Amino acid sequence: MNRLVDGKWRTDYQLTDEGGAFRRQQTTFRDWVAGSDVPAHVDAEPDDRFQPEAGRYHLYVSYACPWAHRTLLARSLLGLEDAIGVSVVDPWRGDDGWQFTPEKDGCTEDDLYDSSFLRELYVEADPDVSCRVTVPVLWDTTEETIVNNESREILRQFTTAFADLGNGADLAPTDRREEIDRIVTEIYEPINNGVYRAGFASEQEPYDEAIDELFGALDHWDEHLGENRYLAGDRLTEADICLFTTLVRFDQVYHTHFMCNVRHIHEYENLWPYLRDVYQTAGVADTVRMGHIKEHYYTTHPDVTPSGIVARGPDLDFTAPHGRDELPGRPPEPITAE
Ligand SMILES: N[C@@H](CCC(=O)N[C@@H](CS)C(=O)NCC(=O)O)C(=O)O
Repeated sequence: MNRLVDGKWRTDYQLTDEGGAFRRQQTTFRDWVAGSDVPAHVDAEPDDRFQPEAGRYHLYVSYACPWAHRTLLARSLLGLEDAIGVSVVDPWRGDDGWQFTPEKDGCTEDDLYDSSFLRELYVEADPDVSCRVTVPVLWDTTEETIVNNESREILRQFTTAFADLGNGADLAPTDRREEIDRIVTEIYEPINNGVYRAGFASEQEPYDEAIDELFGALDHWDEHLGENRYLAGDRLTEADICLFTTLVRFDQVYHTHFMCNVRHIHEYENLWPYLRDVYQTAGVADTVRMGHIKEHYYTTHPDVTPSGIVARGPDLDFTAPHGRDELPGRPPEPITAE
């Protein structure tokens, strides 16, 4: 695998540890925009250098990536499209890491620097940086640096520091923040990261462990969603965003490519209608590019799918009626007021 070491590109990094378990790297840029509500588990303070101003920040994403998808969803649900620009990388990631290929459908150039590879921005931000080059990236055009490249933290900055620049939707109500933080943490290891732990395991044992935890957690939340329209309280929140981006990729990618094949999401009594419910929330569907998602996973991990063949199915209708309006809860307000 590849990464930057002291600002230089290297391609010999080991993805799993000696026991065959996938190890995810800590992200490197962890600043917080002024006015952000930093969650209790994060050791950081909002930084006055970074003021929340419309037109100042830029988001680098891949439509394929579930972590980047969190930030795209928040930007869309909060109506921040005019305030925060977006550049989209090629869904295929080769030896040079994420690249810009604007000629490809749904991709853009690097709107700020016209670079060829995302890693150029990392080196621009810190010429000696040692880290993986990941999406999402929140870039500040004033300081010309990366503010943060950890999706959960960018998400919270959007829902708190940037909330006034958008449509006023509240995706992290103050009285629910503790619960939201607890749920986001709770679903991370077994579900969001769990599919990767299953897919990238190179030994049977860590794979089995990941699968047990993953389907145990899915069963648990399926039950919860039988009584509740959303994960935390009666509103769609950050917690739903974090679950949604894994669920929407599950049947078409994780089930086959990552061998998460105990059940499909569309076989679950509540997770499947819930997935359709969130998908049908105004502002969500446009952020889901299944073509990019499938191309990325099946063609980018030769250790997992060596042929690079993109599996065809299953054919799912995310727009079919979900019947969840009866449950306590409402979609975010200003957006659905049309
Ligand atoms: N903890 C990070 C993870 C981001 C991440 O791993 N993104 C993947 C794409 S799904 C990536 O860019 N991988 C490139 C690499 O690791 O070299 C976050 O949540 O933002």
